[in-house]
Amino acid sequence: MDKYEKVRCVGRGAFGVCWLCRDKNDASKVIVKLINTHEMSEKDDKYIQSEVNLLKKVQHPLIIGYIDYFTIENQLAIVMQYAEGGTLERLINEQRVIKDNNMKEHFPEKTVLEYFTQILIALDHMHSKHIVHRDLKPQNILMNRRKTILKLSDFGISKELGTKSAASTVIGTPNYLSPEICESRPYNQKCDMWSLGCVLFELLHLERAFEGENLPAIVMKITQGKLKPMGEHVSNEVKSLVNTLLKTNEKSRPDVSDLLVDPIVLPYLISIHCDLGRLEAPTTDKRKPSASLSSRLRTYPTQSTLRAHSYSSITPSATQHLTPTPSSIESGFFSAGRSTGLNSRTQSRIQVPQTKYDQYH
Ligand SMILES: Nc1ncnc2c1ncn2[C@@H]1O[C@H](COP(=O)(O)OP(=O)(O)OP(=O)(O)O)[C@@H](O)[C@H]1O
Repeated sequence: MDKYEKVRCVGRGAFGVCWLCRDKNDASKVIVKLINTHEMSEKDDKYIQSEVNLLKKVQHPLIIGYIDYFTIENQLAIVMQYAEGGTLERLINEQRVIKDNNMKEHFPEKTVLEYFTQILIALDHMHSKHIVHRDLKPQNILMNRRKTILKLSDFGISKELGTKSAASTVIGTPNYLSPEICESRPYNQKCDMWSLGCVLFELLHLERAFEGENLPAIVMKITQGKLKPMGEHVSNEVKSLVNTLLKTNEKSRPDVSDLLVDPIVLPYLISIHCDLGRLEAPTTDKRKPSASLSSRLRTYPTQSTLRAHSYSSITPSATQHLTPTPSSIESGFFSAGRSTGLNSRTQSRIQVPQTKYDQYH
């Protein structure tokens, strides 16, 4: 811990305490998650080790980066990127308060779709590495200070699928669990698509898709696919996106590659891609955005600037110019969409949101 100076405790989870720390070398802020290993079983120990190994492999601008880990006085310290904006759960709660006071309504659909697309891109990266998150929920989605960039976090219960297409351990937080996990059936990446559907529903409605008095009641609703009715403010296209993600039969659910070329998602994807250029995964020890990346990591309206965007159409030829390139595929940005390509119907419908972009922090 010599390298880091504790600033304040930012939260506690099932396994440990998260401290905001300052790196004594360069004064950069990091999160140090301290996990007590004193009474930890061998099984738990292995579990944490696998978490660390997973984090090592995941390097992406939309995923909380792992920096270092070490042990200190019966504690395992995991050093990771700091997300100043807190969790998506907090943002939703704040918006809900605003709504309840009748001061402001739901997030604009465009904002929701922009957030949704960022999560999709991060999942694409994970799924392309055969990693399933399994615990995707607003508490595990962190944000930059301006609430413009989302970063998936907490791979604590994620598991690398390796060559197997499904795993069979039942874990996760009930409200976002997929039916196959609830029913202890084998599952694969499609369980993240279900959770993504739950997150999308919650962003649209500021309430959870599946709720109940107790665990069995929640599980019953999930396995029966008893989704709350969607609001009038949600467009039919987005309603059908939610419905397709929340198909109880996982085989009927789309995977990331299907959605990355969906006409609803594509404009946002292109907008992100245009702005970022080629995504760069951090390659140095310091898992914070590089100067060039941070100057380019700009995106989306924030909660405080929620407003309608103006849209401009771009021509199919311009779109062709923006289709995934080998370099963008390599970067993981379009990896799931590589085999699908764009069709003329999709191209003719593409519109790119014109947004004011902010810097990363
Ligand atoms: N990288 C981070 N940047 C900023 N805040 C963080 C970061 N990681 C965690 N936090 C904060 O610390 C809290 C605890 O995080 P932690 O990952 O330990 O547990 P959790 O995800 O809330 O729960 P569980 O351990 O059950 O999965 C989070 O809710 C979040 O507010």
